[in-house]
Formats: sequence, structure tokens, C-alpha cells
Amino acid sequence: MSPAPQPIATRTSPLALAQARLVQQRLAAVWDVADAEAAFPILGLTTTGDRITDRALLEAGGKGLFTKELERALMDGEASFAVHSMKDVPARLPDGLEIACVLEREDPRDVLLAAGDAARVADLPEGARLGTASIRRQAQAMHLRPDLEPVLLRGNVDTRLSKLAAGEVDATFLARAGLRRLGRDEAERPALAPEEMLPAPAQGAIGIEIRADDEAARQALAPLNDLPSAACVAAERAFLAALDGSCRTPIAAYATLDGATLFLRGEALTPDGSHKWADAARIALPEIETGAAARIGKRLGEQVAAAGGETLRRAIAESGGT
Ligand SMILES: NCc1[nH]cc(CCC(=O)O)c1CC(=O)O
Repeated sequence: MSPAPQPIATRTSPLALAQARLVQQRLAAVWDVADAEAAFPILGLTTTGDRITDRALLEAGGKGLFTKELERALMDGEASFAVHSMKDVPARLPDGLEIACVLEREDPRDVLLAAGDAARVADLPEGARLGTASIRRQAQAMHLRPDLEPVLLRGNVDTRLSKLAAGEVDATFLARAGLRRLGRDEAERPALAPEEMLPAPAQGAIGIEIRADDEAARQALAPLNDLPSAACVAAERAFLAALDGSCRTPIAAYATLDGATLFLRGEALTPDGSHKWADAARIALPEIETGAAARIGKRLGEQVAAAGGETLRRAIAESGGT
């Protein structure tokens, strides 16, 4: 008798489906399963975040708009796994659920996509219309170029690219990881250096959530977990949690490992980009491990929060974070 199927819950955007398929293929390969769809069926779900297109409503909805329905499927036992872009996962998970696995991370950097092929923010024409729904990218770009005109650009990756091609905006930023997973040529445009645009916490990382008591799911995922990626993501998410915990605030963090030495950069900005607080830490870990990495992230987040003081607290409260 074959074991019970272990369904994979996912959003239904092209990127989310591509990521769920990737997890399905990896699971089938490591467990030598011939019929991947039978063993690990894909359960596509529409989330509140996919239904709402209005920014004000999105902000009122708060955290977890893109994850709640997938988590409900886990808790109800309809799914064994929920596949997420880790940057869309709130810093704190509901009780009884955990991220059991982080796949080896893709390039976490953003690419600039612009009419006229500007490769850097500095190369954009005066007053260019910058389309983004990301308050982080908007604040970081405005910090460098206060003359840019921000325009709300929503929709999935393909929609945004066609709006750029149609001239609705002059420039936008997208994560290289998402473009790569969608097989888009734009992925190979020059990536922005972290000094120019520090990525969102956990950008480029796929995480898989399970019920904490689901031993079969945890065991199935163990060979897929990439410890260095998990440690870097833990540091970045702890930085975010120390400051705010929402994905709609201008907060960026990027960790790398050189051997067991963790280098973490983090920053917070006001939404208009007028203020930026940045800091970094380079610390040798006793071993590559998420707990130690998270402690470094938390400490750096607290330092940046202290540096930002009341100005930063007010900016976070007003940008819809909590
Ligand atoms: N918020 C949407 C989202 N969530 C994850 C990615 C990209 C893939 C990743 O970061 O792993 C994107 C698109 C983008 O920001 O370009």
C-alpha cells in the first residue's frame, strides 16, 4: 500500500505555483517517488491578499493576508505542507505551526527594470515615475532620488512587467529570484548591489510550513532544508520582528555567511525616504544554527529601533505596521 498523500498548499499566482512545483519535484526526487502528483498533490488556494487590490484595504488587513488560508488548510489537515515566499510570511507564526524547511536560497537581490535600460537608480531620468507596491523599495529609491515620482503598481510579476512595457510607469523593481523562477529573461538584468538597495528580509527564500506535531511532514522535508539559508533567513526575520513584524514597512535586511561568520546588514526608513537608519554586525557563530542567527538579528533590530527613536516608531505606525 502506498503511504497517504501529503498535499502541498500554495497560492495560485504563477510564481507561487512555480515554487510549489519546485518543492513537489524536490520531494519526489529525494524520496524516489515516481508519481509526484499522487504522493504530493498541489492544493491551490486563493488568499485574501490575492482578492484585495486596494492598498488601503490591504493595509487595514494587516499581517498574514497571503498566508492565512494556507495555514488554515494545514490546521484543518487538508494539507501537509504550505509553500511560501519567506518574505511574505509574517515574523510571528500562529501557535502549532512552524517553518520546517528553507530551500537553498536564490539570489536575494532586486533588479531595476526601466525604460531606456537604466541599470542603477542613479541612472533614472529626472522625475521618472517609479511603479511599485513595495513601501521598502519606494522608500529606498526616494532616499537616493527624492525627485522620483512614486506610482502604485500592483499585480503579479507578469502584470507589472506588461504595465512597464505599456509605459504606465518608467521603472520598477522586482526580485531576481521571482523572475528566475518564472523563467523570465529580465532576471539576468544587472542586480542592484546591497549598498544601493538592501533586499527585503528573507527575499529569495522559499520556506515550507507544517503543523508542529506532523512528524511525517517534518521527516519528508529534512533532506530539503538548507541550513545556511535557514540561518540567514532567521537572522533577517528576527531583525524585522524586533522592529515591526509586518511586510508593509520600509525595512530591509540581508545576511550572508562566510564559513560560520554571519554578516548581517539591516536598515529602516521613513516611507518617504527622508530618513534612513542602517547598521551591520559581523559575528562568528559557534555553529551554523538558526537560534544563534536569530539572536544576532534581534539585537541588530533593537539597535536600529533605538537609533530611529520616535521618528521611526511614528513612521512604522503610520505605514500600516504594528
Ligand atoms: N511580494 C511579492 C513577492 N513575494 C516574493 C517575491 C519574489 C520571490 C522571492 O523573494 O522569493 C515577490 C515578487 C517581487 O517582489 O518581485
